[in-house]
Amino acid sequence: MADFSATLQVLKELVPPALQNPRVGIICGSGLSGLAATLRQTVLVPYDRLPGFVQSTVPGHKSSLAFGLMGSGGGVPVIAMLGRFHPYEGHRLSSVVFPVRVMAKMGVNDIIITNAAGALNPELAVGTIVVVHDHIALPNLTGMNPLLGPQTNLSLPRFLPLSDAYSRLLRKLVFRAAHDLSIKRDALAEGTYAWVSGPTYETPAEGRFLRAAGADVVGMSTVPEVLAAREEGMNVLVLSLVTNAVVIPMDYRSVRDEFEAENTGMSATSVVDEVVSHEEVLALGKLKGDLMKTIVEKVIDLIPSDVSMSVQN
Ligand SMILES: O=P(O)(O)O[C@@H]1C[C@H](O)[C@@H](CO)O1
Ligand code: HPA
Repeated sequence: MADFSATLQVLKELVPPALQNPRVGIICGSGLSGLAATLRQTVLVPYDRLPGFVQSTVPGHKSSLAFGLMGSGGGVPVIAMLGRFHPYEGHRLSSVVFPVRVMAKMGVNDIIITNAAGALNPELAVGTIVVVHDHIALPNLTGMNPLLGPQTNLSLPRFLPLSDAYSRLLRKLVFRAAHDLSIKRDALAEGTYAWVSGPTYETPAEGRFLRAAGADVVGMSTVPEVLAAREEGMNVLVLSLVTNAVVIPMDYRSVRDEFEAENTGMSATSVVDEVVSHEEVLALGKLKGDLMKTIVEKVIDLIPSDVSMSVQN
């Protein structure tokens, strides 16, 4: 069983008392650590100072916790992970979710999890922010579930329902925030996130398969954090930034046809296979990071403090 006391003790020593009881937790996705720029009275704690924390090895992910105040007025105390851990980096699932459990132990009730994701739904333009309302997690269904194993806390449920995993109230607040900020309607959408282990991007057939299963976006993170947060009793909001379209040509582009047309002297349209890259993902994060930041800040402003103190959905 993980020992949180050493981690909490270090945080007690490094974080000023006014920031030691964060109300909201944030996890910054690929290229989205700029969220921390909106914090006031920021205190950064590098992961290598914290027992139980591993290191983020992915470009676009820093390795620090940020404590600070966010939002208008006096501000809401928040804790933000600038850089997350992914199973594909070689981290155990228990390490991936360790920071979420630390957040819970510090008193966080509401967690906002962001990620970069590829669009499976052709109606989702690159740059759209998807308010996630459900997920499909093939790794969970086949034995890669962070809640597998002995119960870490007997006061938490053994069999966790997930039909209400994504807080209705927090999701609705995103649309209120966008309305109040006059953000144009098609900047936001709702959808289902498919979790894959990565680090490979999807083949066209895998993309078609996930789309046929009902997923709108696909990514390599988030779901383990959602499960741990729900097990800890937190309200969960997930925002996916669409950084690329998953390449899923619905029509098979025959190379035999192409070859035969070329061979008989007929003109053939040679198709160049499209590929996605992490550089593309990070570039989009840079481009749309401000929109994500603005929405998150406004949502935090709108979370009623009395609601945040008690579990709702
Ligand atoms: O940490 P997130 O889910 O935001 O990062 C996505 C998934 C992979 O880590 C990476 C692939 O480009 O971006
Ligand atoms: N697939 C999986 N994960 C991702 C993608 C993608 O296309 N884009 C960003 N993260």
